[in-house]
Amino acid sequence: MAALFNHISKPQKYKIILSRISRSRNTISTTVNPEPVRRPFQVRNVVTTVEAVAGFEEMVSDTRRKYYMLGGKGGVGKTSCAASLAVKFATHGHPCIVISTGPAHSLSDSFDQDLTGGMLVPVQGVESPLFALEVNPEKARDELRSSSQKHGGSGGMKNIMDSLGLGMQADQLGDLELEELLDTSPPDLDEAIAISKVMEFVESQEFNKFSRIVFDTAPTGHTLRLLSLPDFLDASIGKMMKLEKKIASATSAIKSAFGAGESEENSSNKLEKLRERMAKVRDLFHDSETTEFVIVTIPTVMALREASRLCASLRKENVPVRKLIVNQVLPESASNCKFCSMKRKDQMRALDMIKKDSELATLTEVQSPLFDIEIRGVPALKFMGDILWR
Ligand SMILES: Nc1ncnc2c1ncn2[C@@H]1O[C@H](COP(=O)(O)OP(=O)(O)OP(=O)(O)O)[C@@H](O)[C@H]1O
Repeated sequence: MAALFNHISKPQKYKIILSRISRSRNTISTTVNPEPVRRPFQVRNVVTTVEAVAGFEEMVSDTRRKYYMLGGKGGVGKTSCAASLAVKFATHGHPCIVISTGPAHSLSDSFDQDLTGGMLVPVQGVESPLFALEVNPEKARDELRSSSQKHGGSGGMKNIMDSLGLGMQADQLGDLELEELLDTSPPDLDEAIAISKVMEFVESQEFNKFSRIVFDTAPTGHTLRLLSLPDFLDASIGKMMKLEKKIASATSAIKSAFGAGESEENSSNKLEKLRERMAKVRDLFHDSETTEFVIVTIPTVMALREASRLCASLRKENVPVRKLIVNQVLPESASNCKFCSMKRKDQMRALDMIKKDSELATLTEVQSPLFDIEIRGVPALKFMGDILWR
């Protein structure tokens, strides 16, 4: 893309946005937590090009369902970018779900509404349906623990297996094997829960109407685990099928002695079905027709290096990645603020890295300015989205 600052000296290409978006026009009707009184959303001195760079028209044009995953280093603005994209999709007529899959969520803070609870919650202040979901691994973990204690160590694990569609195997396999299987990668439980949610969206009729699903993913490491999880689960299911076969033949021998029990074939079919579902999720993550991973970064050497590593890992995993958002870029300032000009020079040096980096240079670079106000609430997200997603 033609970088924002390549064009900064052409005044006719810019608009200086001195905008005041009044709350009366962009009402937020739900604020659950009491909070300090805020002045109306206001943005001053934001310089931006009018050129379309993110390819939003293409992103919005297809009526088939699309998945967008936004990820990168902690704190660079993933949630703000994901939330602003979801708002923009919704305002362009796409019923949309924005899902946070990280261990710590900031969707509620970003939308300035209570979206917690681990369920789909409607976002207020957007014309078309926009729902948010903060996948709640903490809660699931607590449920697992208390249920596990109640059931002498087995019930909670069964619940989790149920949520993954594996519950029917729990009785046959026994607790030990199930615990062992999931214990092979304990932190992946969070991602497993997120995956089970993806499966719900992929398969359920109920969610058919949602044509855009935006993931606000966890910082880099977690995200990569999420993407490789279908493979891990697929391998686990493979192990389970072997175990299941062994156990089923033993139990069916016992059960047939008593004249009861599910046939081995039927049970294996269920596992095979589950394996197919996992393959579906894996294919989805890798399908460039339906899914795109968007890397978010800021113009610092450290963040860009991490973005480059993330890009390399995604490519290695064959996950489609085409765009790089460089967030919080300082606009050229007309003032003689020394700090601002030094900081901007530093950012420009970091941005030079992109062209020289073999991974990042292949991506479409989209810049988002550093706003002089915190991006919080639907009006602010709409504003950011109109600048970023063009
Ligand atoms: N372009 C921007 N201009 C001004 N403030 C911004 C910009 N982008 C993000 N912010 C602010 O930076 C803070 C962090 O943003 P955000 O929560 O989106 O980051 P994140 O990468 O999702 O963080 P985490 O890794 O903790 O989830 C928020 O206060 C947000 O309002």
